[in-house]
Amino acid sequence: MLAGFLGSGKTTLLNHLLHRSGGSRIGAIVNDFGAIEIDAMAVAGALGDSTVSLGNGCLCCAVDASELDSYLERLARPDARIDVIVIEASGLAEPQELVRMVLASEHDRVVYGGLVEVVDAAEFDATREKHPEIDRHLSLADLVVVNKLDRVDDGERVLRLVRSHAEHAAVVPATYGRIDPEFLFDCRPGEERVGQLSFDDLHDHAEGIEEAGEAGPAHAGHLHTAYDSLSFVSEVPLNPRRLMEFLDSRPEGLYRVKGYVDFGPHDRGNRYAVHAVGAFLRFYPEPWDREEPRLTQLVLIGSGIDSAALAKELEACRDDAPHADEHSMWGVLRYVQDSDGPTGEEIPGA
Ligand SMILES: Nc1nc2c(ncn2[C@@H]2O[C@H](COP(=O)(O)OP(=O)(O)OP(=O)(O)O)[C@@H](O)[C@H]2O)c(=O)[nH]1
Repeated sequence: MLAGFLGSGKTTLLNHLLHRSGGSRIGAIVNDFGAIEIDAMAVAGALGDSTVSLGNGCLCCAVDASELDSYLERLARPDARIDVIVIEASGLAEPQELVRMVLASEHDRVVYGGLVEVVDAAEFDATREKHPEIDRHLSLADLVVVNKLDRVDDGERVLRLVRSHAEHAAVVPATYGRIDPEFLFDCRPGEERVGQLSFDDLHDHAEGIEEAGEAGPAHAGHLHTAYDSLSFVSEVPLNPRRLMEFLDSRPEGLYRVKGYVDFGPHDRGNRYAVHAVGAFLRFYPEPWDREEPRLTQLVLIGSGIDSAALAKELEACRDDAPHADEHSMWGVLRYVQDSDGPTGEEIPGA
């Protein structure tokens, strides 16, 4: 189980594992919070038919575990020749619920392999402040990957802090999720840990039901209940200047933006993957596939956001002018990173 807060680097790590898995065959189940399956799109290219996408909503609140179980069963069939299945949870999922679902699997070829939590070292303090329950997620983990160490000066402090909350786990430092895949295969939880987890899980679950009362679902205390997501799709290209104005002035609660942008005549050869995580913003130009429909597809996730107003602002970025104006891409290109590492900038004041 691969978990971690919004934008911490789960998909990046999964892609790294898929490319560096050596002789092991890895299957992936990707759970997106938003209605457009951006994460699955980012992974699917690498995997083909051993990727499964469970979109739109947190897997931890699936009414019954049978959908997950049927995918697990499919990927675990001997003819799929898969050794390890990685389930990438949405950035707002409750890991203990997911683990419970895997433990409940009725297929004897499915054995729970452990919980990997990815931490964004640059956002760690701010995320803990907003969501103290993150500490509990760390205490459940079998392996914690402290990612994005290139973005902090005090990596040692963050590592120490993580270690103090993740007493059962191996804690590994990383940039761009580049960990030795062997860690993944070595982080199996002991019997005792699994037992302990099941107990905690039942306890939490009971609490959730009480809080929600009869009318509500049993996930009242879950992280994702405080978040909204907005999906935006446009066949009309976006104007790069207007999009940059939108991103430069994005509200503080809008923590995560991800997806692909079509800038039309401003760059006909590439689509632009875009990622915002807190104040972090990057664009990644990728050549369009010839067959691919030219679409902009974005998912915005935040707490206390006015989705209707944001949708309107994005609508206003649409631009069907046939020609690009000079230097129109400059604002975007400031946030393009070179192939080896980050060169983009933080948005001042964001
Ligand atoms: N500087 C830096 N950026 C990173 C690192 N790892 C990932 N990123 C970037 O962080 C952004 C988010 O990474 P993802 O892998 O999509 O994060 P995620 O956890 O899958 O995101 P959600 O599924 O939305 O929760 C992307 O722009 C990544 O390129 C890192 O070590 N350093």
